[in-house]
Amino acid sequence: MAATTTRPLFLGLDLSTQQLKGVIIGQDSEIVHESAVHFDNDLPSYGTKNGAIKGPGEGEVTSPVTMWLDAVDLLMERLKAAGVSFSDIVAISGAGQQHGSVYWSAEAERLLANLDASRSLKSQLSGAFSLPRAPIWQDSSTSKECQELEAAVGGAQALADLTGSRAYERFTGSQIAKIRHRYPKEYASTLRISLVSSFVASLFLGQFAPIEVSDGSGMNLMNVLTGRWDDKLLETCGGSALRSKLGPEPVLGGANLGKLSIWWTMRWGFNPECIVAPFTGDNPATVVALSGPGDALLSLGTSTTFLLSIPPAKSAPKRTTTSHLLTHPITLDAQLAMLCYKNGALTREYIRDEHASRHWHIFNELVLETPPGNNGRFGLYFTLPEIIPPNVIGNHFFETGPDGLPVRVDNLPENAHARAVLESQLLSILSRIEGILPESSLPLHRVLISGGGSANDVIRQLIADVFGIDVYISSTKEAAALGGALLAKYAWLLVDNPNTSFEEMVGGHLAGTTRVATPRADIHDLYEKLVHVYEQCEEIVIRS
Ligand SMILES: Nc1ncnc2c1ncn2[C@@H]1O[C@H](COP(=O)(O)OP(=O)(O)O)[C@@H](O)[C@H]1O
Ligand SMILES: O=C(CO)[C@@H](O)[C@H](O)COP(=O)(O)O
Repeated sequence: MAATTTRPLFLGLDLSTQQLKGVIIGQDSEIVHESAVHFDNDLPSYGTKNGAIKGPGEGEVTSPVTMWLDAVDLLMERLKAAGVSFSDIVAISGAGQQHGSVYWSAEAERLLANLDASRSLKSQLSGAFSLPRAPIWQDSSTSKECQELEAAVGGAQALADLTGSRAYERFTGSQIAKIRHRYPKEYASTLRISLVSSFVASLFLGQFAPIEVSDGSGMNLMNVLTGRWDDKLLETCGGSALRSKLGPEPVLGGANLGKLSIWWTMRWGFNPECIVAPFTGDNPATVVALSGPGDALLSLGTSTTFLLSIPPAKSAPKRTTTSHLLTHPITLDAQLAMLCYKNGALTREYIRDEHASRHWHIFNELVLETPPGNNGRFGLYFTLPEIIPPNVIGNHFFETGPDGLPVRVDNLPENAHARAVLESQLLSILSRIEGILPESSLPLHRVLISGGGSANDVIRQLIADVFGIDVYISSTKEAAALGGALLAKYAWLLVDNPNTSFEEMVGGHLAGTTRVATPRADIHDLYEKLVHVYEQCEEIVIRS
């Protein structure tokens, strides 16, 4: 029997790049509370910039694991101060930034199981990690390991057929291979490797949580069609020890992993019957929260990701040079197609800071004072080595010549950069949508947007104009945490009603979205034409 109270609540967390967010929903899936901890601002002693630390090695990007523990402690304090009734929370789930990995020490199991209610997580778990910093999705230091992984299975396409993606530097398999070779002592002493998602779930369970199947498909270690670890890939990345370090086979979202550890009841007053469901990746959780059939999703968090929920493929798509196929978090009978860009919010912020006096409202004014198409000017900005196209870096400027072809120029006029960064980011996605839409699918009819950038109404209108479809938002921009709360509710319902489907549970919930922008046909036509010029700019950048 699932825990009941007169007013059951469901907690969803999202440990993303820059913040830990918490969303609490009630029985009708209505949001009753939201809180967040911002890593740079709230926990400055860790010295992160935008939630992460670059270096010391070329391309390395990590986050301190104890900072995340501190963030969980602080989020609980904030929820308590806001009057949240912890005893009414009957299920917890959530999401994490994808691909990042946490390395637990041999001490971890004992420490997790014996938490003292008079002390914080951070003060007790500092010794639970064999590596103090977790490599995160912005890391691009594993090109060598990626080549080795692809070679081991017969090439990039063979790896994509098996796992849904060719080898990517940020995917966990190559990250594990790097740790194994560069830090052999630490690797040998690692008892368990968690993803960011299963790391947070482990804190709630008081024991290691299994990896969830959708987040597992961002590792290059799992068969994307069966949802099971692949022995050859495990052996290549982590040797014979990796299977036990990863724990059991990945589990589907909505499973009941067990009750919350007693520490949560003793320290915070949680319901002792509260259950914990698997945490998934932040992008799959966003899909769970927002989209129905025919919807596209654009997450404007730190990364920019474009997602489609698609029917199951019997084999992985052939065009996997830049896109990913992920396992669906709730069922093996559907999958997600995803494009992910590293130069998202932080690159827009860089333009805001360089050319718009560090203010979004000035950035927006600049966009509005320049015409759609930017007078034939293009700016492609890669402050971090990009994922799409792979590993390009730097700023690249173009003007359209009289023959309609782009010509490189040294710079753009000062007022052209704000529009240029938005148009190039969105045209890059537009140029790839057809490639990830399954052949038989209907045209997209709307795009739901989430994440920090989705609050910007100028960005919303540009998305509508470039994609040529209506733009919607949900009741929260924290869609991944909402998805976590819905996954918690689903797991709770399944305990007593094992035949309930997720769609039955959400019912009219997806109707709680609001249209915020409609495309202007003449402007969309212009972008349809410009996409080819954009593609040529991209080609020139890749060649250079
Ligand atoms: N008004 C705005 N216009 C454009 N971008 C914004 C605005 N407000 C916040 N952002 C962007 O949102 C980003 C953070 O988004 P968020 O979804 O919280 O990221 P994450 O989930 O990766 O931690 C910031 O880096 C900032 O660039
Ligand atoms: O690498 C990916 C997806 O493959 C990123 O989307 C991460 O999942 C980070 O998410 P945000 O913090 O930007 O939401």
